[in-house]
Formats: sequence, structure tokens, C-alpha cells
Amino acid sequence: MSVTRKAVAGAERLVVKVGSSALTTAGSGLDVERLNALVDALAARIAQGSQLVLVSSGAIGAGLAPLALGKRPKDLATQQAAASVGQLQLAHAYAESFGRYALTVGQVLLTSDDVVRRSHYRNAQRTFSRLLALGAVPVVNENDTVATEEIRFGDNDRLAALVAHLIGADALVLLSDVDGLYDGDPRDGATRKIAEVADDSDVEGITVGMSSSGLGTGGMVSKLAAARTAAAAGIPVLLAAASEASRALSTAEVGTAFAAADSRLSARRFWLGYAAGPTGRLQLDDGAVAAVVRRRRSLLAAGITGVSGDFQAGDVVELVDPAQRVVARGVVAFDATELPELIGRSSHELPAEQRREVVHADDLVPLRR
Ligand SMILES: Nc1ncnc2c1ncn2[C@@H]1O[C@H](COP(=O)(O)OP(=O)(O)O)[C@@H](O)[C@H]1O
Ligand SMILES: N[C@@H](CCC(=O)OP(=O)(O)O)C(=O)O
Repeated sequence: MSVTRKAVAGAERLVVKVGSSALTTAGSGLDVERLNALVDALAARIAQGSQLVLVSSGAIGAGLAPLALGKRPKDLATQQAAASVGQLQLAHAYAESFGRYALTVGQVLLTSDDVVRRSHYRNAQRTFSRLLALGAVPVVNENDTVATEEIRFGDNDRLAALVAHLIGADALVLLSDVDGLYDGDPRDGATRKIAEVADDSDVEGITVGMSSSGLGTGGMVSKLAAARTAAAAGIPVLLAAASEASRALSTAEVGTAFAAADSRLSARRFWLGYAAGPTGRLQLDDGAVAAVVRRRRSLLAAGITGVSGDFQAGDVVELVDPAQRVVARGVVAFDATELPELIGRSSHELPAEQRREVVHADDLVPLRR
């Protein structure tokens, strides 16, 4: 058994995310039998002494049938209406199902603001800690009914990765309708399952596609992004089929295991690198990329070849290499309007009041490649 799988199997505190495709079908909505089977596996893990937070999709899928909607709506208003109806069903079904084990559930509905804004982040941390201390099982979903495009997580895989860091989880388990990450969409046949992902080189060149059920949002794209985010933050990840939840949560000997980075990112560096919303981009030359990523130095104006976005000093911006790949994120020390006359110039050519770093090393997070 790999170190990662041992870490997942032995995690004292874990986040489990289950997708729409595992719980709902377009025709009949929420499948309570499948939900109960999932809860059986979750309750068994809790009985072994683990604390567990469940991120559950399925609100939109559960709301379709009661509103006589044949398939997942494309417009936001109808999605929000379906989620409003379906979330009630989902919450009730979980309360009933966990109740079979005398377990109490608490509903936590979040928007990305609750994780991205530092004050909201600490508030959410306190709520989760208190719920877990009281022995309740927090059941989380995006607050679809109020989440406008600007404040949506977009998918629950990303939400689950952010919640895993927020609660200091020891592992993240992503449950779907597929039994792991393949080198191509298994619906297309002739693909190979990847058992272990040590780093990004193990997933280079594979094809990841969108949802198969038409009910999900993120597809494998969002799962892979979420696994990389959590792993970079120091949290091991297991991606498995919801139908194998019992084995995934007991022995972790199924699915795809994503190894965690050697050290856990601090809350601020995780927020900076993965939660905050960037408002601009700085184009770096190769020398600046090497300085920032490999030598963890501050970014100076001399290494910048381009600026885009309407950002202010103090905002979070992306740093991209000459091939437009995002290599880091950081807090920029200048307004976007100030930089064009500074970039490409050495510090000694600049007026004294402008000789400071464009992004200081302490405010810069290289992204795991
Ligand atoms: N490389 C891949 N490996 C595994 N599954 C993939 C891949 N590319 C696309 N998929 C598809 O992604 C689907 C899972 O995404 P989705 O339906 O959004 O699940 P969920 O509802 O659990 O979020 C799988 O059913 C599979 O058909
Ligand atoms: N908040 C939405 C979930 C959106 C989502 O990420 O769905 P999925 O890709 O199936 O995990 C809902 O409950 O329907």
C-alpha cells in the first residue's frame, strides 16, 4: 500500500466529496438507496473514530423531477430554483440516513466569498470546528440559490479542496461515478487507469473531459484540479467510485491516489496560491521565472515583459512564463497603471521611490508543477 493510501486510510479528519452523478439521475432525481449506501460507508468510518465533513452535490439533480424539469437547466435562475428545491430533499435524506446511526448532521451552505475573504474564512473555520466538536457531521454544498456567477465556486470539487484545507483535514476523498483517473475518458474505451499520481509529471498528456451524466458540473477537469490543489496544500487525495465508498474509506485500496506535497501550506499561503481570485497577470521572462520559482526570490521590474488586468497594489495577480503558463501567484506592490513605465528596467535605473520589489518573496507562492 502506498504512503498516500495509508495516509487516507488512517486520516483522523477527512473531507469526503460526492458528485451529482453518484446520487441523482435526470429522470427520477435523488436516489435515496445510493445515498443510504454512501452513508453506511461514512458512518462506518466515523465509528472507527474519524471526524468527517461531507461535501455533497446533487441539489440541482434532486430538484429536477419535483419541478418537472427533464434535464439539468442551462440558465442560472432555473439552476438556482432546482437547487433550492433539491437542497431541501438532500438535507432531509441525509438527516434521515445518518439518523439510522444516531448521528446528527448540520447543513453548511457556502459561497466562494466564505473561503476567499479572510474574515469569512475564519468564521467558517469556527463553525466547522464547533460542529465537529459537538459530534455532528457537517454536510456542505455550494449555496447555489444565492451564488451569482461572480461568487460561485463553480464546482464542488474545488469547494471540497478548499474546505479540506480550511478544516485542516488529513485527507480528501473524491467520490464519483468513475473508479479513478484514466489517461483518457473511459467512455471512449481503450484507456488505462492511473493508480498513483506522485506529481504533475504523472498526469502530463492525459485527456480529461467533462461530466458524463450531464448532471455534474466539473467533470474530471475539476476533479484533477481539486486533487492538485489539495495535494499542493499538503493533503493526500483519493479519487474513487461512490459505489466503492466502503473500500475507499476503509482500506483506500481502490481508485487513484494523489500524493501530498512534503509540507502543508500555511493558511495565508494556501489562500494566496489557491483560494484568492487573481485580478491581473504579469508576464515574466525566463530569468525571472527561474528566480521566482526555483530560487524563491522576489519579482523585480527588470524581469517583467508584460502586464494585463486592472489591478491595484495589494491585489493578487498571476505570474506567467513566456509560454503563458501560470507559475506562481502573489500580492503585487504596484497599481497596474504604474507598471508599464517600470517593467524591463533594472532597479538602479528607477527613481528611489519605485525601487521596491513588484512582488515580494514573502507574498509569492510558486504553484506546484
Ligand atoms: N481522464 C478521465 N478519467 C476518468 N473519467 C473521465 C476522464 N475524462 C472524462 N471523464 C468523465 O468524467 C466523469 C466524472 O465527472 P462528473 O460527471 O462531473 O462527476 P461528478 O458528478 O462526480 O462530479 C466520468 O464519468 C467520466 O466519464
Ligand atoms: N451545487 C451543485 C453541485 C455542482 C457540482 O459541482 O456538481 P458535481 O460536478 O456533480 O460535483 C448541486 O448541488 O447540484
